[in-house]
Parts: sequence; structure tokens; C-alpha cells
Amino acid sequence: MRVPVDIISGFLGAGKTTLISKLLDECYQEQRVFLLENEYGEVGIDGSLLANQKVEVKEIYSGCICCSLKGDFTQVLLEALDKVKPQRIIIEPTGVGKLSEILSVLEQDVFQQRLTAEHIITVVDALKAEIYLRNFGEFFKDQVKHARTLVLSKNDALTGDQVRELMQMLRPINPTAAWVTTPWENLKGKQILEVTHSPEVMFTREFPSLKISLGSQHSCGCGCHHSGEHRQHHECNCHSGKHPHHLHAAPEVFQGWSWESPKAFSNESLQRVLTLLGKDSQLGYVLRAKGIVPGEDQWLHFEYVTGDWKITAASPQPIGRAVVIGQNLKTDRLNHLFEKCVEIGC
Ligand SMILES: Nc1nc2c(ncn2[C@@H]2O[C@H](COP(=O)(O)OP(=O)(O)OP(=O)(O)O)[C@@H](O)[C@H]2O)c(=O)[nH]1
Repeated sequence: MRVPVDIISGFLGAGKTTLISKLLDECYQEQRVFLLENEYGEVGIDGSLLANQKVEVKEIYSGCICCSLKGDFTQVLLEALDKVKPQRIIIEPTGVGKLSEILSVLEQDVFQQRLTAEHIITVVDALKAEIYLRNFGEFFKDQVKHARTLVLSKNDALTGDQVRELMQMLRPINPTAAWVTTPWENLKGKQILEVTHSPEVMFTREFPSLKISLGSQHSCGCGCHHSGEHRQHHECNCHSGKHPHHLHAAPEVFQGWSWESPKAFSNESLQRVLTLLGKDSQLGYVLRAKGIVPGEDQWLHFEYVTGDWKITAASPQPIGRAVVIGQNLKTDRLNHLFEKCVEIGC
């Protein structure tokens, strides 16, 4: 019998891990699940976050699956099939990975009789989709195009009109995908999965077409409003059409910075670090950051997605870790920022 595979794709910080956690909790409690995480960077955070779930997790760090990692990925899946003997495999590609490349791994002869792609979901951050489409279209479009189901995240505050505009913007990229536009907290995981099996059961409302208004000013999520404050990411050659015949691999476009340290953060110092990630253009253009670090009296888990961040309590880890993904990152400045502010009361 072929093992079903769910791929939960989506751009940086879209909500892939959050959705996987929900599915593990609500749908896959009774199954032996193998979760393959592809983290962009040298340290993994998501595996620690999901460690309490009943799931076998394997993380592959660095780079993207399209290059040398394809072999590693294939190897890890083959080993898991033999050793873990999972009843289901879930793959979370890196946010800067291409879904088509994950699918091409599964389409290899070696998996023909052993795996079958069941749910191919792309989580779309409703608040950032337009910006990502505009600035990182090559990756974002690939993720949207190859999904069977598009699940909106962070859409609880959007109006019906805004959801309609978003759907209208993305439909030309993937006219056949099923949509989930209802905020997740109102749905059971099973309902989200059923959409793939029964495209007619769509948890969405169909609206008449609307013109998309992109507005003259839009937030890129980094705190500026395209007023020239720090425009380096908008002038990046990668997205200006200067390489019309060349498709990028993620490492050419994005960089990752990883940090491991036992030092503790006060709440204030961590807040300062996260605020600076979005404001200090000398750090580079930070798209995503996440980490679990020691705090004053408990461990702290932080999530940063292009300008928005939050800090919550976490369970203790072997060592504090942080990852930053972005463009033109200045690693020495990031080191300085995290190290300078790690001392409590700094
Ligand atoms: N309000 C809201 N927040 C969400 C939703 N989905 C995810 N988030 C938050 O968005 C942040 C990133 O979520 P993750 O699930 O880690 O995103 P991801 O796609 O796994 O991120 P990477 O793999 O690191 O790119 C976290 O702070 C989540 O709590 C949603 O539907 N609504």
C-alpha cells in the first residue's frame, strides 16, 4: 500500500507549522506520522515546536530542495519508509522553496509504488500575499500554482471584499485549486482536508469579480511605505526582470542567518531586537525571524513575519536558537544585535 503524503507549502511565515500542528492534533492522532521539515538556515525551530506532538520529526537544514538537497530529501524519505514505517508523511518545505520541486521528488520512479501525494496545500498569508506576489513572484507563484488547495491564513480581520480581491488576484495563477477562506479557528482540521477530496465542498463564498486596486502606497511589511526609506529590496535585480531567462534557486535570492546561544533575554530586550529587525535597514531586509530563547523566568518563543511579531512562552530547549531569513542580510550586525541585547537588562 502506498503511504499518503501531505505537503503543506507556503511562503515565509504563512502558517505552515500552525496548520500542521492543527492537523496533527485534530486529524492524525491515531496515525504514525513522519514529518519532514526543510528549514532554511542552519538551525531548526519548527521541529522543537512540534516535538510535543505524537510525530516523528526529521529536519533538513540549509538551502533549497532544488539543488543538492534533492538527494538528501530522497534519502531521508526512503529511510523513513524503511525504519519508521509511517502511515502518513507530512512535508513542510521551506517558505522559500518551490512546491513544483517537492512534487518532482515524489514523482521519482523510486517512490512510484511507495508514496502517493494526498493533500497538496499552500497556505497563503492573506495580509502579505500581494507584497510577496509582487516582490518574490517566482517562488510565491510556484507555490500557488501547484497546490490543490489554497488555505488563507491571517484573514480574520479582512472584509469580504478584500478576500474577493485576493482570490481574484491569485485565481489566474491556479484556476482549479479549491479554497479555504474561513478563518481556521472556525473550522475543524478534517474540514480543511476534505476540500482536497471533494472540491465541491468549498469553505468559501463565491463573489462577483472585482477590480483589484493595488493602491499607490503599500506596506512591504518592513515598516516603510515605499517612500524611499530603505528601498534596497525593491531595487533588487532578482525581481526587476533583468534576468528574464533565468530562474532562481532560493540561495541566490534569500539568505539565512542562524544563531545559537545560552544567553537569556529580558522581555524588553527581545522586544527591542524584534522591533529593530523591522526598522534597522542596516541589518538588511528581514523577511522572517523565529526563535526559542531563555527568558528571565521562562523560555520565550518569538515569531517575526515582515514587520509583525509576537512573543509567547515556550518549554525549555537544550540551547537558545534563532533564525533570520531575508535579503542582503548583514550577519555581523545581526550577531551584534542579538548578542548585545541578550544580556538581561541590556
Ligand atoms: N492571526 C493569525 N496568525 C497566524 C495564522 N497562521 C499563522 N499565524 C501566525 O503566524 C506566525 C508564523 O506561523 P508559522 O506557522 O510558524 O508559519 P510558517 O509558514 O510555518 O513559517 P516558516 O516555515 O518559518 O516560513 C506565527 O506567529 C503564527 O502564530 C492565522 O491564521 N491567523
